[in-house]
Amino acid sequence: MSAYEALDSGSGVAEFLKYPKETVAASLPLRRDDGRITMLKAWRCRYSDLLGPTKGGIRFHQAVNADEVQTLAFWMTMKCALAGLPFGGGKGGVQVDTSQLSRTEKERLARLYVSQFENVIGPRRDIPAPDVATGAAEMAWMMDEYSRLQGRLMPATFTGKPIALGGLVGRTEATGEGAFMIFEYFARQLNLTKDDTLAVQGFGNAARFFALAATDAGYRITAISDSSGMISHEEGLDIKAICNVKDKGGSVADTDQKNVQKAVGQDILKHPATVFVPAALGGVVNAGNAKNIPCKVIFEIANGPVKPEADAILESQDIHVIPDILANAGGVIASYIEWTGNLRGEQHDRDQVSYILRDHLIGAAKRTSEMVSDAKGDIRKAVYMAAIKRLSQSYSVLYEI
Ligand SMILES: NC(=O)C1=CN([C@@H]2O[C@H](COP(=O)(O)OP(=O)(O)OC[C@H]3O[C@@H](n4cnc5c(N)ncnc54)[C@H](O)[C@@H]3O)[C@@H](O)[C@H]2O)C=CC1
Ligand SMILES: O=C(O)CCC(=O)C(=O)O
Repeated sequence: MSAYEALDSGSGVAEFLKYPKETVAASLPLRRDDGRITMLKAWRCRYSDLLGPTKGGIRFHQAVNADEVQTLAFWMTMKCALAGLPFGGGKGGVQVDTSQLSRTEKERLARLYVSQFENVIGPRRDIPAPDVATGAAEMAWMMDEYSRLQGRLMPATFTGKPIALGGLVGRTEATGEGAFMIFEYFARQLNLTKDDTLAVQGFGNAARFFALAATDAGYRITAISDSSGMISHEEGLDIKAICNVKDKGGSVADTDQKNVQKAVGQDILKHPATVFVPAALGGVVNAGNAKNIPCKVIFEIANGPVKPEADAILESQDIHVIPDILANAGGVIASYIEWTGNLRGEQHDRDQVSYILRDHLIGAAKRTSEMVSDAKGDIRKAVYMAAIKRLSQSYSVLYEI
């Protein structure tokens, strides 16, 4: 079921959400450390502000393009609606391979992005956050640049900032830890037990905190991959040791755990685990490989890891898919807490953050469960139906006469 088919609920909101509200493209002249200029393509899309200011991360990746940014912004629209947040959906991107940039070049790029898109973003208009290859440092530089351009401190314009600059305790962990809250909710319904194993693709911000939460709760992660390769161990990988390796700039394959098997990254799709957790990039499960994935559940932490044409193949094999806009909503929920705190000049402690995070996530999961029978058991369709229900309410007040 495509998102648009799910959208076609008979309400005018389907037509309204057919195209993004605005997508701004720019070319950024990045000055390199040796004085040369490299031109980089960049975008910011505000897909819909029906429910509030647009919200969504900024991705730095060599393959990002306008279509991908718009699709990601559409998913943010659905995610914020599903999570019950007063936000619309947006997303940004720069086509760049950050492994080729120094720290000072990354800082110049972050500031350049803000100077280019100054009129698009703003605390009541469009509020960016981290995504692939951006994190607290990029948000700090961006917030500082925006504040400089506006002539006053503007912390509520970006979320995912360092705590010392108005960031939220627990935002860094929120996507992964929130994902585990959703995982536990569905584990009960799908009869998963601690004997079931997990394979995690990617070991960045989102994957790391999911893996730590899952292993703390007693699950075994038997395979992990990153952009350099895959490791596996049938008794379970030592996640804390892998975190230490990554913190020193290594890749998962550099772990020194004994009897670990190494393979190329793509092999994670063939690893025999009960649950496959894509937590890196989109489109990794496609019509070509969907029938060979040896799992019972796909738990989508990445945005869009399963291509639409693969959904039907997975369904025909009784593989359950827990969809991205629910599984990874913890990040934007924490961003909402950070944003409200910045607007009001208030701080939240870790317990308050966990409480609000769980409350919104479980609320979204329950709204999904309420739709599952109308969606004939299709959880992806159910999350879209729950999101569209909320969008339709605002749409009908504003536009239906
Ligand atoms: N950071 C956040 O708050 C949120 C992130 N997400 C999504 O989660 C996914 C991961 O995001 P982050 O963890 O923030 O990014 P990140 O940049 O921290 O980590 C990305 C990870 O993916 C790995 N990777 C890249 N190419 C790979 C490949 N071909 N095979 C295996 N691993 C590969 C990298 O080595 C790295 O470990 C993305 O799809 C993002 O949109 C979704 C919601 C919120
Ligand atoms: O925290 C945010 O505002 C958005 C995070 C994000 O980009 C996502 O959920 O995909």
